[in-house]
Amino acid sequence: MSGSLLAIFTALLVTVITIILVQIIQYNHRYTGLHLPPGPPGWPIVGNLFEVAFSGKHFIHYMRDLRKQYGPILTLRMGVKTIIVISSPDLAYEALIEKSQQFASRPAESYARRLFSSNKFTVNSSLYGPEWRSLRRNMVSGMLSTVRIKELRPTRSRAMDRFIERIRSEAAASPDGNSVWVLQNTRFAVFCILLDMTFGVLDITEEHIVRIDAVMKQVLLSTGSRIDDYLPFLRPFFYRHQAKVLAVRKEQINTLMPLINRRRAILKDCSADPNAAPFSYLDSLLDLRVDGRDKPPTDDELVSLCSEFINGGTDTTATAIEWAIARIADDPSIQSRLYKEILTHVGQSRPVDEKDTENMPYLQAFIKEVLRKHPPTHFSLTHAPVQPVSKLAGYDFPADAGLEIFLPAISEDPKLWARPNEFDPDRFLTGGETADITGSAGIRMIPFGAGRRICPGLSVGTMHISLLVARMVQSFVWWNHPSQPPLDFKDKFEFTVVMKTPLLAMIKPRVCSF
Ligand code: HEM
Repeated sequence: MSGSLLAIFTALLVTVITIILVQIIQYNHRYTGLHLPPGPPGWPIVGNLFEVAFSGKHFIHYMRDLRKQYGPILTLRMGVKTIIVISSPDLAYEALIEKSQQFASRPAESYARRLFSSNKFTVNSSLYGPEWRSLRRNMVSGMLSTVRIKELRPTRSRAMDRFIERIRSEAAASPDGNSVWVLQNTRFAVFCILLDMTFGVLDITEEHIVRIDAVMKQVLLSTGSRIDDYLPFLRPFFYRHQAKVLAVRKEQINTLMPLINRRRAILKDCSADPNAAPFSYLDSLLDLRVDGRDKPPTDDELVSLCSEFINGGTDTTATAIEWAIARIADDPSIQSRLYKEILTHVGQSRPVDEKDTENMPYLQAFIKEVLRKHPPTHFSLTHAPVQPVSKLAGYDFPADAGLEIFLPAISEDPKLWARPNEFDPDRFLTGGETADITGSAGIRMIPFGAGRRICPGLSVGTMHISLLVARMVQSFVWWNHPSQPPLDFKDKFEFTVVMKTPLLAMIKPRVCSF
């Protein structure tokens, strides 16, 4: 009996190993020369899943090496997925601006991403078409327009005051009386602002916010790529993960639905006086009529759309601020120029306001240089062709391939930038270098992507970075923590591209009379 069980087990093992080997050989053709399903003629296929997995390198360094060897356009065969990576300003301009409409769709999604996007019913995941247009138009005009952003000034101002106070008390409670973890505090501040923008001001306790934040982080982690997204035959081995993904989705719904219902109740109470409750993103969604549908979003879809708004802007913005503070703590001359500019325009009798930051050229140049040198994401979201036949760089683009734009290669291109590896805000002032970050007038740096799918949060994101940084410099002197000198500017991928060693900085409150 036990002998026959062993035979069955061995047969199963041999079958699984054979399947894996066949897959490896099939996708490792560059070395074996085996026949592959035909690709577009002349298309350079240079890497594959196994090289990526076993190169032992950070994916970014792997990409940089491939670029050096093969140039600015290359194909990675990642199991069943084909990914085309471009990394030159000219090709990014061709794909995102000249052929913006042709490459404006999104690829097929994994099970987890479909689940968390309510089957692609969010702005970032929806296919190019009327549904995407309605959702995006609503997000931009409903919440991210200049008028709406202005309306939320008091909300932001309150969040800033709470944030400065939080930093002050964390430093006071630290063992040396002066140190703070930068990313987790800025992340929390941005999260609070986006939570208020999404649901209106609900007076949620700090403890409750921390719980919501933890759930949203779980959501992000659950949507990361896994090996079975590329090799679907391995899916049965990941059944536990699928169960976990379902549990996270359930928790996300259980966490956000009470907030959605509280907002519904507030709106009902205030129906006689609409000004009693400042507008929120959720308000714009409740009765939204998306082109091609005859009913408003369901509760599940509301959860996905609200989560997208919060998650899209939290880590990206907070990451940029961590890099900014690292540069400030590391270089006293940058800090003193920023502070002088704040004193000249505002002084110390009132807090810096978002309007002030628009008139501070050094601050604006500094933030631009942070986004050039440290784009919070190294790839834009994956694009996909809208029609089955499209051309890029003269090649036929495979209908089922995804298009990735490798952003640091553009903003560090020595043909475009003088001393690209140096951090130098003056390049945008006295250095005569310019950059339109929307990319429409030519691509030099596109931390928010470009073209039809450009990040709709560009204005609000840069405003949050400028305001937080200005308030942080106005309120405190920053310097390196003795445990971290000299600062290590190496990065690591963690949904966004954060500092490899999280920044622990020293602060001393400045004298303010507000
Ligand atoms: C520093 C802050 C931010 C950075 C660096 C950033 C970066 C990006 C990038 C690179 C993309 C991909 C563009 C493409 O596919 O070509 C994107 C898309 C998107 N971002 Fe942001 N983002 C930031 C802030 C925000 C904020 C504050 C929000 C919303 C409140 C937001 C919402 C979105 C959405 C909805 C999309 C998908 C757009 C579409 O597919 O049409 N982002 N962002």
